[in-house]
Amino acid sequence: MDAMTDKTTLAAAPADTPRPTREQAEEAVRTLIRWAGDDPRREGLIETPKRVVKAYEEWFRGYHEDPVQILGKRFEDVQGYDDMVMLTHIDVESHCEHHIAPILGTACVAYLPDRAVVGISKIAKVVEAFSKRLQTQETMTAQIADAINDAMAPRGVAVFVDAKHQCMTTRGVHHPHVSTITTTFTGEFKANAELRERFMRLCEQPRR
Ligand SMILES: Nc1nc2c(ncn2[C@@H]2O[C@H](COP(=O)(O)OP(=O)(O)OP(=O)(O)O)[C@@H](O)[C@H]2O)c(=O)[nH]1
Ligand SMILES: [Zn+2]
Repeated sequence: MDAMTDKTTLAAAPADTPRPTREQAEEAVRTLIRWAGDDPRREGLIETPKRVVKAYEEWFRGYHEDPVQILGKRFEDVQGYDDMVMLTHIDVESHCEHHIAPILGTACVAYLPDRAVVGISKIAKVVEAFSKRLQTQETMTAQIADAINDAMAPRGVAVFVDAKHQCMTTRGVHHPHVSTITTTFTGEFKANAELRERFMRLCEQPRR
């Protein structure tokens, strides 16, 4: 495994501890139900551990997705196109690593190609590969930029994430309207304020 793959695939589970079995994971859910004050044997909750484990497979599938592979296929036949390629309003559904509470929002991602481009869906898939993990918003934002930068060597990458953290809206400080905005800029986006401002203006475009 090379350094890039190691950094972005985040095979975070310790190699010396085997992955728990599905039955162990379901038992952990039964424990949490008991901790919450209910009876995991009652009819409505009997299948809940199975459902929760299945939901975890979906919410955390990013640990099994490799951004390097996602960005592996390039297209060079684009008439020398070298301006910004930007995707706005990419849905972000993640979970905070502190409370395992949902982080819901959107991302805008742009890059300045150096000859080659990638299929635009791959950018959305890279956002998913990192959002479907236990995250902080800052880490996720930086990882998306790093992956595109390292895999494609573009002239610059810009990532903007605007999200609500349910650990802040439904518990704790209970501020239901607070949004968190994070940005990462590399290359020409970092060096050129005008380019950054153009990116930020396009981020603010209303959703169609
Ligand atoms: N920087 C950052 N903090 C986050 C993110 N998601 C959640 N948090 C914060 O992580 C912090 C964890 O704080 P702790 O004091 O350890 O935990 P806590 O007692 O549950 O904190 P409260 O949420 O303030 O009740 C809280 O301030 C959360 O708001 C994130 O993506 N980035
Ligand atoms: Zn949290």
